[in-house]
Amino acid sequence: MSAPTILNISGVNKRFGGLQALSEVNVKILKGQIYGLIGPNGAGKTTFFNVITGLYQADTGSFELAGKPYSPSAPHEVAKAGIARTFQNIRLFGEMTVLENVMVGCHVRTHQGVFGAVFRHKAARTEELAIRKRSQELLDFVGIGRFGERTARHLSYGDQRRLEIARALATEPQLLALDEPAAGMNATEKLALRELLVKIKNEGKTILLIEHDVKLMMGLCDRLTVLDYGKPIAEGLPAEIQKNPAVIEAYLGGGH
Ligand SMILES: Nc1ncnc2c1ncn2[C@@H]1O[C@H](COP(=O)(O)OP(=O)(O)OP(=O)(O)O)[C@@H](O)[C@H]1O
Repeated sequence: MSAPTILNISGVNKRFGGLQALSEVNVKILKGQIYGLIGPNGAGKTTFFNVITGLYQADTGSFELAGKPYSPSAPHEVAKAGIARTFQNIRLFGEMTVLENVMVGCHVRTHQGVFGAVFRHKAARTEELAIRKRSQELLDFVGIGRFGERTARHLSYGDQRRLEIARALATEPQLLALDEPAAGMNATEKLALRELLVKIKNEGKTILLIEHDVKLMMGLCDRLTVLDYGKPIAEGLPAEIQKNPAVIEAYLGGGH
C-alpha cells in the first residue's frame, strides 16, 4: 500500500497583472517524502509557497491537506491546519531567547494559547512546563540545544536556520515547507542541513523544499517538480529530472 497523500494540489493559477506567475500547477506529495520544487529565478516557486500558506490567494486551484479540503487563509490558521513554513529571509523573534522562539511555535497546538501563558493561569502554568520541555527537545533534535537561553539574533546564520526549522516543527505540522533553507550557507553548513533534513524525514515527517542548489536537491529529494515561467515543465524522480531535455534547456538555455 502506498503512503497517504499529505498535500494534493491541482490547477493552481496565479496572475499578477499581466504576469502569469503560476500556470496550471499540480503537486502531489506523499507522507514521508522530501518533495522538491526547483526552477530558475522568477519561476514562481515562492509564489507557490505563498499561495499554499495563504499569503497570496490563488486565482484558481483545488487544495487538499491530509485528505481534507483545505483553504489557505491567515498564517495562524494555516499553521493550525498543518503547514509550517520557513522563509527565504530568516524571520525569527530576534530579541527573544532561542527557547522562547520555539515555545511560540508550540502555542499553535495548546489550549491556553499565548494569552493564557502571559496571564499565568494555573492550567496554563502546567502546560507551559510541558511546552518548555518539548521546545528543549526540539532544540536538541536540530542540534542547538545548548543555546536555549541565548538571544536568537546572536546565533550564527546556520544556527538561526536550524532554529527556524525547530520553531516550524513545534507546530507539529503535517507538512514542513522550507523556502531556500541553504541560502547563504557555506559547504559545511549545507552538509549539516542535509543531515538534519534526512533526520526529520526519518521521523516520518513530510517536507516540501525550495532550493537553488540543484546538486543538493538531486541527492535529497524523493521527487521534484520543475517550474519555468510559472509552468510545471517536469515532474518525477531526480534521475528523470536530471536528464529531461526541457529542464536542461530551462537551466542552460538563453531564456534566463
Ligand atoms: N506580489 C507580487 N506582485 C507582482 N509580481 C510578483 C509578486 N510576487 C512575485 N511576483 C513575480 O512573480 C514571478 C515569480 O516570482 P517568485 O518569487 O515566485 O519566483 P521564484 O521562483 O521564487 O524566484 P527566486 O528563485 O528568484 O526566489 C516573478 O516574475 C516575480 O517578479
